[in-house]
Amino acid sequence: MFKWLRKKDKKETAEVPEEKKLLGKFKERLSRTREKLKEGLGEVFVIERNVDEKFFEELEEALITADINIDTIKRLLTPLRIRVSQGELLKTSEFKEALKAEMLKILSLEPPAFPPEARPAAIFVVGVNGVGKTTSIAKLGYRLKKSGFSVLFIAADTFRAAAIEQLENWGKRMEIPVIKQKLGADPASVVFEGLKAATSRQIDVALIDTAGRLHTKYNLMEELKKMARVAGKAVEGAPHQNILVIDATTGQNAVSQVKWFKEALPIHTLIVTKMDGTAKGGIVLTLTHLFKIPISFIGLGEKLEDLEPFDPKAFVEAIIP
Ligand SMILES: Nc1nc2c(ncn2[C@@H]2O[C@H](COP(=O)(O)OP(=O)(O)OP(=O)(O)O)[C@@H](O)[C@H]2O)c(=O)[nH]1
Repeated sequence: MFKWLRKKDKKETAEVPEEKKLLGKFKERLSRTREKLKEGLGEVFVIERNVDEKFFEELEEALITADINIDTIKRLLTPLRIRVSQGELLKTSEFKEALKAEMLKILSLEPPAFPPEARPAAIFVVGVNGVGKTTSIAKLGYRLKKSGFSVLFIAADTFRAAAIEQLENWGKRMEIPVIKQKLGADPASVVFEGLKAATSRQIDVALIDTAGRLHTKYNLMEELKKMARVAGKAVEGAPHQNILVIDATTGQNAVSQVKWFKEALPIHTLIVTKMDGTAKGGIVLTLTHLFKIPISFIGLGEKLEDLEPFDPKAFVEAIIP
């Protein structure tokens, strides 16, 4: 399970919701994905029936509507087909539990500990524009502060004035210092200056906001590589964690986004946002299956408290009707 670290001298906080509360929130916020699956799966699962070829066809269709891609569906259903052909799982209720178990196998990748142990821990947050990067940084900052860590934001998206401003506003609201330079400044220089400041101020965690778009994709990727190199000159081993933010409502384009960013940086973990507003929650299965990159957090709403550690079991229970 996900390892959420706390500051050593800080007593248990109410940060990580207990299992039951988390399941409740997952069920409430992931209801659109569940409803979508229910439209298709309800027919398949509600009435006890024989698990036959027609059943598999209906099941496949229902899974596609939740944005699970064909390869992932094959991965899910092949072992189940084999068991059915051996005379197992002939009751739909048994089959449903076995399907959940297969989903869990795909999703149960261990995310890296958060925050990483280095001090200052330098965390790159990357992703295309509008996916919820800045909001996610704010939410992470909020969680970190509540758990007793000191935090610094680094506004390295110097391409857009609004991005710097947005981060500054969040910083003001949460009393988190923000390191920025003027619009159009070299992002690598902002990173360097930011990490130097984090070191001298003995900050625990520096969250680095990066650009989601430049003139070309090539420029963007080269820029990210340069920022990572420069980060390593400012703080040993930096960046210590690269988080790619994906918007769940994007659908299958998310697959291309992971491919692009993986070319620039090793992606250690994902945050999948806007899971509350979409029926496409199945994208988390697709991404973990295709890339074997663990998901640390999912966005379940616009409020600061709405970024939750990704709990595969609660997720599966919440989406399967
Ligand atoms: N419902 C919902 N909305 C979210 C979530 N995460 C982010 N948003 C909203 O998505 C919108 C875009 O978020 P930003 O944080 O501005 O996106 P960004 O990737 O930083 O965009 P740029 O800074 O413009 O590149 C905002 O209106 C957020 O409130 C989420 O988990 N659920």
